[in-house]
Amino acid sequence: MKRDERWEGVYSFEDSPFIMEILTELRDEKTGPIAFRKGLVKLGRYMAYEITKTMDVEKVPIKTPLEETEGIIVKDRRNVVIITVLRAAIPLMEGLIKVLDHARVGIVSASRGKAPKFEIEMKYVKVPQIRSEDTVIIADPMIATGSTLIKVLEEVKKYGKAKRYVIIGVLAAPEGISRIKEAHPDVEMFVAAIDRELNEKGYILPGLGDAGDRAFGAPIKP
Ligand SMILES: O=P(O)(O)OC[C@H]1O[C@H](OP(=O)(O)OP(=O)(O)O)[C@H](O)[C@@H]1O
Ligand SMILES: O=c1cc[nH]c(=O)[nH]1
Ligand SMILES: [Mg+2]
Repeated sequence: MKRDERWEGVYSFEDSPFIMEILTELRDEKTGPIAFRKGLVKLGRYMAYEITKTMDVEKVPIKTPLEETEGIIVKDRRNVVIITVLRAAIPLMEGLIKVLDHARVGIVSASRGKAPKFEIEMKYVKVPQIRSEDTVIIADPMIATGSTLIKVLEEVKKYGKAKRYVIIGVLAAPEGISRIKEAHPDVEMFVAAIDRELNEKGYILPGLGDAGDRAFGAPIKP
């Protein structure tokens, strides 16, 4: 995990060869939906494992079959709310929850309109009560203009004040990170990699394309 010096509280995993190998498969246009979804699940699992290193732990007394000793529990792992941003975060969340298995889960739908407005439509919001000891983890693989996550954070903050707000993503564009940090300076961000820029349609370059479409197929209007 590597802190990016351009922002406070923004980390990438560009120093992790294994995470970079999974990302390489996701970026490859030849990777089909089955492998794409599996890759997102794997990234969710490994990134969640890395993030437990930033969590508070507590010493606990235990008894082995032979004697008394001391162990630890990752206290914060017991107080997690994962917010899944439909659609593309579904496989990422599946991986996250393997490590963060005590998590309560909120689901929000967010659909980004076309350039240049990129209006966000949020139709479905089901979020549990957020408590002061909670780490809220917002899962969304792609952070492009940042508009989706700015809106999701605004919404989620209505459900109570958390100990930490953490975004977990696969790719982010510098523009999106700057906009999110400006609107929500209290948020921490962990992404596999920070890419170069956005194109005129708001896609991340070099990117991996449309994450929702690659995982689930392109939707049509009937
Ligand atoms: O940072 P932004 O510019 O707001 O863009 C990022 C959003 O775009 C994608 O969702 P999309 O609207 O394509 O929905 P989908 O997951 O259903 O494909 C992606 O999953 C993010 O939620
Ligand atoms: O590159 C991008 C930008 C937004 N959403 C995606 O799925 N991909
Ligand atoms: Mg999409």
